[in-house]
Amino acid sequence: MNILIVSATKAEIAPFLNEGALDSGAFVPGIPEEVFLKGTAPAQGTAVYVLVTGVGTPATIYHLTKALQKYTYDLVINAGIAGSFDRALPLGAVVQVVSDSFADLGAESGAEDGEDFLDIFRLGMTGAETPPFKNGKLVNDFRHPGWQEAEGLTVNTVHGKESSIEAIRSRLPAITESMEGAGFFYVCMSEGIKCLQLRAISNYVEKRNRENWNIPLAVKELSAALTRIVEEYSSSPADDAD
Ligand SMILES: O=C(O)c1cccc(C(=O)CC[C@H]2O[C@@H](n3cnc4c(=O)[nH]cnc43)[C@H](O)[C@@H]2O)c1
Repeated sequence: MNILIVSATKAEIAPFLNEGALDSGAFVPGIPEEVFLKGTAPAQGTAVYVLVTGVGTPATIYHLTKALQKYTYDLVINAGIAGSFDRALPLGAVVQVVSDSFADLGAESGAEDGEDFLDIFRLGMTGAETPPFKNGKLVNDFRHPGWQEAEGLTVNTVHGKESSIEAIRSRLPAITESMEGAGFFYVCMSEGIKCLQLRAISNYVEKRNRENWNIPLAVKELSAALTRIVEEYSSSPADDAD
């Protein structure tokens, strides 16, 4: 089977990329160098490729769509670090995000009552049940057994102000915040491709203070999770991995 791992930055999955199992330097012609596609020697029929897209939904959607136009994958995994709204989730914890949304796609109504955000569904710009949306969310039907499940949300601007954090929390009940997840799901779900979004918690969503972040721990745990998943698929026959 072919697995594609999609990450915004190389740094987020550096330990995984540096593992001996990966065959470094396999750039695929036609893919710009900053979009790094790397293949393993197939282990018992499983080949792993990595696509580094750049941060944010536009870069993720553009480069993932291009890769899917050229190649076929059986499973696509979005691997990245994320913020958590839930302090019960320890830094370094790895979760599978099972639903996501474009949290800041919409309009302000000007109301001062906390209800001043109108999403694209309330604006009538698209339907809450228009595929790939379900009830206004991007819900992943595929779950990988053994990984804690969490709802996510995706932003263009990372929350760092108490008032905006309170507002988003009252509007959406998400646990994780990323800058790519919904874009990733939008592409995979539109194409009917089996996908997973794995996020390791690097920080809590709070008033911005980079000193409280633990990126090295999140990066280490994320890579360990990727290694485990790849090993699982490599050691089980393709039909059992579905
Ligand atoms: O500075 C570093 O060493 C470093 C190493 C790895 C990754 C980074 C990033 O800045 C990654 C950006 C990436 O992280 C996601 N992220 C992480 N926390 C949050 C958050 O609280 N809210 C939204 N996104 C978050 C995001 O998906 C970015 O693409 C730096």
